[in-house]
Amino acid sequence: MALSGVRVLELAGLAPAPLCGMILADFGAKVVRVDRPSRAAAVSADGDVQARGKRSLALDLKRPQGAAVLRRLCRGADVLIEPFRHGVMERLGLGPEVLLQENPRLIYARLTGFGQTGKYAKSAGHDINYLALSGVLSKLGRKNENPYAPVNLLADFGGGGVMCALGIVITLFERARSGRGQVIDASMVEGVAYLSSFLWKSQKVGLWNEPRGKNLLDSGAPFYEVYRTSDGKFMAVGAIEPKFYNQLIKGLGLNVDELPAQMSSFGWPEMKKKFASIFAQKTQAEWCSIFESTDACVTPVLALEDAASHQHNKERGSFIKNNQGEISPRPAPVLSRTPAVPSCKRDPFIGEHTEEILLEYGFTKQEIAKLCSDKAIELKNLKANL
Ligand SMILES: C[C@H](CCC[C@H](C)C(=O)SCCNC(=O)CCNC(=O)[C@H](O)C(C)(C)COP(=O)(O)OP(=O)(O)OC[C@H]1O[C@@H](n2cnc3c(N)ncnc32)[C@H](O)[C@@H]1OP(=O)(O)O)[C@H]1CC[C@H]2[C@@H]3[C@H](O)C[C@@H]4C[C@H](O)CC[C@]4(C)[C@H]3C[C@H](O)[C@]12C
Repeated sequence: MALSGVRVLELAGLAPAPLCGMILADFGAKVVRVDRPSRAAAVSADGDVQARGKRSLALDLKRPQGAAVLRRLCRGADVLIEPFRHGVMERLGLGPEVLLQENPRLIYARLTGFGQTGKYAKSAGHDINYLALSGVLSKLGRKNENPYAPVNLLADFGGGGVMCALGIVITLFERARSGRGQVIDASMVEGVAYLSSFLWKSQKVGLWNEPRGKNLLDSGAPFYEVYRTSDGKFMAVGAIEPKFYNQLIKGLGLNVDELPAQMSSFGWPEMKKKFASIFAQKTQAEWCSIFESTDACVTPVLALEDAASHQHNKERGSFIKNNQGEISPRPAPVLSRTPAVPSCKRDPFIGEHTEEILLEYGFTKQEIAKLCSDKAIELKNLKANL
């Protein structure tokens, strides 16, 4: 796989960092998730539902022996992903200055909400806070309603985990030339803002002149909207270009000549009411048969389980099942020659691979036994879990 041989240490964190680690693991990296020993875990890795392809090492970084183990592991690693607030690693004696001094090739990825500097650098926060501070949240939501955050997808994952993975791959590519690592300051505020550059760049073309929920792409336009069907399901309509819009109108049984001009926003509220009343007259399946194989840009709004079994997605194998029968999306994008091969194994228990990993990184059995007695590490007794 494309990232085979890349050794990653992911310090256990919430949502964004685990996705970053999972992406790297899916494309072949050997990812070790460094968990707090289960006895010390506040937010334990049980919340890491993105652990595919990872192994778990339970290490108490607050103990000097534990911090020393991480320093030694970093001397043999390519990437460190750290998901804590600014200053935490420095307090542990594990800041970039220390680790890059000992391994100048290390990619030290710091995935935070607000970045390593600035007024909020040491503040707690979650996706919605980062989305709000980026300006993007102000653009999300329907007319006369409060802005709303689409789950925690945009800042945590789009502007966080994925953007950090991009930074890691870019710096690994650069290191191939320079031979040197560097620090990645991945702020989710900036990541989601960057992801939303279109919003900024399209200001001058008048796409966002109206208040939230009254513009072309934010539920203002009737031809870019979701409509309920007679069976309580929904159809998504994205017929923007006139050639597609005309096919939408035809499928709805309307005459385009009897309607206001498509781009005349004054007529949009009435048009939306008309479309809604028409969509409400048939079931989702009936609308699918009307619009399937047309370019009207009309598709069913599928529940997760239906998406996995939808013919198009099945034909492509867009969703995969692991050994536990859990369904999830396959890694993207699909690479023609070195595709991702996601693990089918169950997620690791905390500390399940502690001994295996330490031996792999050159620790002796005696050293491991001492670390265990010092409570710096935790060996997972699998029997205790069965
Ligand atoms: C699924 C829920 C989360 C959804 C995503 C949510 C919407 C987000 O937006 S996540 C993104 C959060 N932000 C960031 O990641 C940005 C960077 N990080 C931070 O800003 C902070 O880490 C923080 C704000 C997220 C948390 O602050 P906190 O003070 O807790 O931590 P830090 O300041 O970073 O310091 C870390 C301290 O920990 C020490 N540490 C770290 N590693 C080790 C180690 N190996 N050994 C020893 N010590 C270690 C470190 O030294 C620091 O110590 P100091 O502070 O003293 O310096 C999930 C949200 C809540 C989850 C549920 C909850 O946790 C309860 C259950 C827990 C159970 O185990 C599993 C089920 C839960 C119900 C759990 C389920 C889900 O996971 C959640 C709902």
